[in-house]
Amino acid sequence: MIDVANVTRYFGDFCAVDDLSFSIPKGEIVGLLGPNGAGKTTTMRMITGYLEPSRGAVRIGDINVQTEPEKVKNMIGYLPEMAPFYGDMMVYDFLRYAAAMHGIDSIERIRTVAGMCALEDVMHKNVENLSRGYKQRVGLAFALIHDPDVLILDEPTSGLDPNQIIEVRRLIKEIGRTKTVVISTHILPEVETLCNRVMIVSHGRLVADSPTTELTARFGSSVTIRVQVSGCSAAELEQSLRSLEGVKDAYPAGDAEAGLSGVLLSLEGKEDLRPVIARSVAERGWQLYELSQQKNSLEDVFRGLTLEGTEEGGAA
Ligand SMILES: Nc1ncnc2c1ncn2[C@@H]1O[C@H](COP(=O)(O)OP(=O)(O)OP(=O)(O)O)[C@@H](O)[C@H]1O
Repeated sequence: MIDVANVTRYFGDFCAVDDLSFSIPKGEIVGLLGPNGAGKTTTMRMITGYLEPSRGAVRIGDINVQTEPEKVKNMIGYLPEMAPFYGDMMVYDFLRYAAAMHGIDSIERIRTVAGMCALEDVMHKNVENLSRGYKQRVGLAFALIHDPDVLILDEPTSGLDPNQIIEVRRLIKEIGRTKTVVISTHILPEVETLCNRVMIVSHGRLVADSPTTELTARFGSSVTIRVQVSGCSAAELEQSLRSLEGVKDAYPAGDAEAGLSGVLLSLEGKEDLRPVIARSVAERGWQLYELSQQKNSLEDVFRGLTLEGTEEGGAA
């Protein structure tokens, strides 16, 4: 349904989106994740035809977004991060105007969309007087009014209170049953609850693209154990623990300042290996300073994949 092929976008000399390629079939809800400035909004604007790629092409179905933008506008509903509102219009008038923009002259359609977005109680209020949550629902109604096949939602729950977030997520999930939806967000639990698939962008590049369940199964629920000892080198420690049954991989994690050798072990299963590790260390006559177990969250995966090259990641 959405086909992004080798799309690159420069602003002056700065490359905001760098050779991005992906396809999204009909009926998927995809979470586009990434830190501030990763290129999510730029990507979404190119998908919707509001911004031209410097290179590459975007297709929605059979339509090339760049060469036939008018056709595409009827197929896409777009909720921008900062939705522009005609503040002194009543919600009802605003939706009528939105419908007219797509050549729709049906009160019934306005009623249906108002019902979907739970706007019935505010139809005669001015948009500018609405709460942020209601404004967001008006934005969604605007995006949905022409019953598009594809919905592009840029941070749809940002700035909402917890109750409003639950409501808007419920609505998106409902919509996602029949449409292709791309959501950009910083909120990882949102992706876990809403999306079938996660794409992570960092510095304009795609660094992960996988079904949400796979990503959480592969990383989200994985267990790591951190071990710090004295009395041996980091290499000796790594070698001895790597060979234990149930250990998948080992990474150096010493504390040079404290004079300790350390490793971070990822495990194959969920069996708690701490007693085995403690025995192994003691048998060799090393002194154990730390033996701690932690579950990785999707948040850790996200940080690991996106911090590289930033100040916080220390690799700049
Ligand atoms: N019109 C523009 N002119 C110059 N630079 C731009 C323009 N639009 C975006 N950028 C730059 O491109 C990069 C990507 O911006 P973009 O808004 O796509 O990021 P984002 O992932 O959506 O970030 P956020 O999560 O903060 O919304 C940023 O460094 C931004 O400053």
